[in-house]
Amino acid sequence: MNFENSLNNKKAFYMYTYESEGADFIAKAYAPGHITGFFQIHEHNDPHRKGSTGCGIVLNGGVTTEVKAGKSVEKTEIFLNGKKVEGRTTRTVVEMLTDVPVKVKSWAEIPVGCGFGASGAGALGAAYALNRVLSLNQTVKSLTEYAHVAEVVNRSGLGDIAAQSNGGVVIRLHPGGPEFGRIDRIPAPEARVFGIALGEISTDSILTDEVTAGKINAAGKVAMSELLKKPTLENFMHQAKDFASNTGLMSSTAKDVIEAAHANGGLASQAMLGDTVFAIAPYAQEFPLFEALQEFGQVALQEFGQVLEYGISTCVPRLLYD
Ligand SMILES: Nc1ncnc2c1ncn2[C@@H]1O[C@H](COP(=O)(O)OP(=O)(O)OP(=O)(O)O)[C@@H](O)[C@H]1O
Ligand SMILES: CC(C)(CO)[C@@H](O)C(=O)[O-]
Repeated sequence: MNFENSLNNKKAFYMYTYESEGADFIAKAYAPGHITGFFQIHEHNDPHRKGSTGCGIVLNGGVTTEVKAGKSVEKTEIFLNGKKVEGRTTRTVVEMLTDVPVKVKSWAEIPVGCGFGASGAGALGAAYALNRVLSLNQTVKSLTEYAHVAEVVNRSGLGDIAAQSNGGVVIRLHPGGPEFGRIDRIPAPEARVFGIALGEISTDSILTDEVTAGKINAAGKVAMSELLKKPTLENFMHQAKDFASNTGLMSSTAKDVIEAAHANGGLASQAMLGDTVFAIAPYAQEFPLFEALQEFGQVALQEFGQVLEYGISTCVPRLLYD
């Protein structure tokens, strides 16, 4: 067999597997995590206008999401960190964008259900990857709007998408998706953002509890007005801490961790909505703060190690190499 014949045979072989197993199309996208420090709930019948105002930090850790479509995919399935999940928010994104069955797989480098905006990051990643795989011809603004609507209707978040789609330390001035929402940013220096995830809080259950929602709105309003008088990273942390105490959402362990962080030169508060403490410190105080947080290592969720460490990210969601 000469070289040309052998090449033709190979082509025939590849064609055969392509035809018989079906062609699958895959795309992957990444979206950052986000910690809300304080917020106010803005109800609206129109999910495009519903959302939150408030302030939070976009992280350099997030969620990678792969979408696969093709002959081998017969029904829509969603996986998170290797396990099949209901994934309501991601599923809503898929259902709004297509009837084609897809396999969505997300891998989170942030804890889930702990106030790091994992559901929002997954929804954004799914929207970007789905658009690429199925050539849906949507723009970034439109994909972001879909992710926002999916979060809001499933009550897995209100303002995470607005922050995650912009990057930085985001002040959400007007609620809603990109169509109606308005943001600004705190001009913040580079800083490590430490976290201790102590436990999960279901965002859905807090948002549907009227008494808690009332406390959130009262405390969120004060925090925003105080932040805008002095929009610095340090003042954000102070306002977040007052907000967390005034809403009564803080667990006693979280309180202890926050006090220890403050005693060691840091500024700390609770990540909304999770039983999670996040903390920052001036550069020279970062190590003492880290050591103080490590003391609480045993009570932290172990999945990601004891003290989580991220940076503030100004990056926005993006498609990864095909
Ligand atoms: N990337 C993802 N893909 C699919 N399902 C996800 C993803 N991230 C979170 N979920 C699901 O969302 C639920 C947790 O949502 P919840 O809104 O309470 O937490 P979160 O989004 O991680 O953090 P936050 O408190 O900041 O909203 C869980 O049921 C989890 O399985
Ligand atoms: C509701 C929320 C605290 C959940 O993470 C967040 O989406 C926000 O700040 O709107």
